[in-house]
Amino acid sequence: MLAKAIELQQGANGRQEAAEPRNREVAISLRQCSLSFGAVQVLNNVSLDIYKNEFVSILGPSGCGKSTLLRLMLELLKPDRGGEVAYASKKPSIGIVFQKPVLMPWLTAVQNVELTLTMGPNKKLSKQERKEKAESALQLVGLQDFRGHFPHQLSGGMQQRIAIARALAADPEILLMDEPFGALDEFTREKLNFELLRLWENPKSSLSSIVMVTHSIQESVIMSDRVVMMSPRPAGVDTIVPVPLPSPRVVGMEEHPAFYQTVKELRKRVKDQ
Ligand SMILES: Nc1ncnc2c1ncn2[C@@H]1O[C@H](COP(=O)(O)OP(=O)(O)OP(=O)(O)O)[C@@H](O)[C@H]1O
Repeated sequence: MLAKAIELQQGANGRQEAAEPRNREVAISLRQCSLSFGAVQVLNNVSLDIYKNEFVSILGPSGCGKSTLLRLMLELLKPDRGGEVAYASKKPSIGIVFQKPVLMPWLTAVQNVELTLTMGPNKKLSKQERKEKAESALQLVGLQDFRGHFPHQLSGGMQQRIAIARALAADPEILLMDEPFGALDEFTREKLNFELLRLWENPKSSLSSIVMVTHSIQESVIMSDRVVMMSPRPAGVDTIVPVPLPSPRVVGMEEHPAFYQTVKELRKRVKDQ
């Protein structure tokens, strides 16, 4: 297995990345999580560890419970009795990005980012501190020159960048993304894929783990250290596939034999479900 051959890779951020994260520190741990909405069971006995400093993608059939799984990780939902969601120590700060950016149309780009800093642990910030944090988050996603634009004056890709800036402004350790690029055209999607990876690799970033729900097998492979394939509802973890591509991930890596091999393996799992 290629994954075995690449035991340790030096990431662009200087972090040592194990291809198989067996000895790494867990960021979020789900243990035997089942969840039902009324009579409908959505999740069935899901046990999954998300490690620090890793990028995990979640794939699975439509409606199987991928978003529900993210909501469990966020503690917006509680698992049924017997299940447990645990964090490394105290609950880490978690940012979230949805498929649609959900921006306030009457607020400018920078005001949309500032808004998120009026809540949670950041609500103690002064107005000036909030503004500075929002400005630097916009800079991270390359939109500092559009700080005064309203959402309708920005393209879909730019609006999604603002949503990412908004999630990053609060310096989260964990970023949960629910099909963040699903509504974008292919060019913008690929561009944002790599922009996100560069942000994550930036040593100044607080970001440690990213969990991304996607419907694209290719996107999951190019972005992730591991791909979690869910089974049909009631969903469990069908299989976890490590991605033995070197870091940093760059444009053109789709030509790498390990890319083909991993895509093929995941396609086979989809076919067998
Ligand atoms: N609050 C809720 N109340 C009742 N049922 C719900 C609720 N949230 C989700 N569901 C149901 O749970 C199931 C899983 O939904 P979820 O959105 O997690 O799936 P998904 O895998 O993310 O779907 P998709 O890939 O289509 O986005 C669906 O049948 C959905 O209708």
